[in-house]
Amino acid sequence: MRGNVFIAGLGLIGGSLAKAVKKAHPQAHIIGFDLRESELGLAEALNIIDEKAASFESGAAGADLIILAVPVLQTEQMIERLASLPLKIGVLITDTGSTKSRIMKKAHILEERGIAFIGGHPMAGSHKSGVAASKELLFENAFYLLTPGVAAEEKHVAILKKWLEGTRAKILEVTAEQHDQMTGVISHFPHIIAASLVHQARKFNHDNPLIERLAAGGFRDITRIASSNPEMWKDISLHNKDILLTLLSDWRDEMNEILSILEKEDEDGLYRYFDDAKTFRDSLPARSQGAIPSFYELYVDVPDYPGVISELTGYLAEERISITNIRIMETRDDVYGVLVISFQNEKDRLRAKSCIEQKTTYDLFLA
Ligand SMILES: NC(=O)c1ccc[n+]([C@@H]2O[C@H](COP(=O)([O-])OP(=O)(O)OC[C@H]3O[C@@H](n4cnc5c(N)ncnc54)[C@H](O)[C@@H]3O)[C@@H](O)[C@H]2O)c1
Ligand SMILES: O=C(O)C(=O)C[C@]1(C(=O)O)C=C[C@@H](O)C=C1
Repeated sequence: MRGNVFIAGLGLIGGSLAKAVKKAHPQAHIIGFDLRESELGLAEALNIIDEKAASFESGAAGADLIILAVPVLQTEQMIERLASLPLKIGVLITDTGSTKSRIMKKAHILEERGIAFIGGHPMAGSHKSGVAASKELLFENAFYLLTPGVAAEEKHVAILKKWLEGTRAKILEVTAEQHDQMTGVISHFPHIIAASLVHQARKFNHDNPLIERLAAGGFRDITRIASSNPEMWKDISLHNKDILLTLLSDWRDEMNEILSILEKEDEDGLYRYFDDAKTFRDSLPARSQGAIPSFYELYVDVPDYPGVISELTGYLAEERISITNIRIMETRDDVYGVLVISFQNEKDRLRAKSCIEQKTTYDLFLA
């Protein structure tokens, strides 16, 4: 496809979309805009965009496709600004916000002018923000939810899907209400719980600083998302307030239920509580991106001696296997350390496993 694609907000999501759009449509001209000059400059220096817009207005003026990739309260304001601007005839506008009901309501002001707005939400991401963390394949195999507005016809949805082909995401259409209900449960509410677990540990840490060192393994896994951008989560929580309030109240009931089972030392009840959760969790599709992010991780039980990491990465480099991340799990301070190496895809992970198996006697686990 050819045309001007204007991306407002060049962070993790805007940057990743810019890369995906360019990959599938090299003829497209990508114009970027961000409040932060640092992000804009970096996006230009890394060739993620073809041109910096001097202002939001000038970037929007000649665009065939406008992608709003800013926190959701800012998205509402941008929609208002767009509604008062002279835009190109036939322009298509979409967003990437994690909530949809309020954004779709706000988009009525565009629809009154006959402008097609299609809400969008790529259901993959990270706790990292900023254009430096953006990735062309961030959305590969993830669900990408669309909520077409009343002025968006089938042909508009088809055009947007074509523009988004490079994301390699699975695109689905839902209503804004369905969207907010589902993402409330599987994305927004878990972020509140993750933050609350961190607050709880922080309070205990005050009296018992050893907590900080012991908070590894499971605690780190379940609280990873508490490291996400607070500005973004403030906005999401406000936008999805009603659904989150209901979920919080349900959660209180859930906690009271487990409290009573534990008080009674009800062994069967406790077993069932964990087993039912495990059964449902285990039945969720594995290795697809989305609400539960998949990391192609390999766990290597390495002895603690100097140079062990460079030894392993050296073997992988010889086989030209790229790694995306490497970390040491700090659960066991003494005898062994478990090294966690992440890969871009399953193929690389399996190649790495067989490479390390051939060259060492270390125990390996696929998570
Ligand atoms: N991070 C995720 O995991 C994720 C996943 C899917 C969707 N989203 C949604 O995508 C949107 C962007 O999130 P992100 O993770 O890329 O955030 P980010 O913080 O990485 O990037 C947002 C960018 O928007 C810019 N910005 C903010 N207000 C602006 C304004 N008024 N004008 C111009 N630029 C402005 C910021 O400077 C920043 O560079 C949010 O609505 C978020 O809810 C996030
Ligand atoms: O993987 C993460 O860090 C995320 O929080 C990604 C996540 C999610 O909750 O699944 C966060 C918000 C987005 O709207 C979509 C994806």
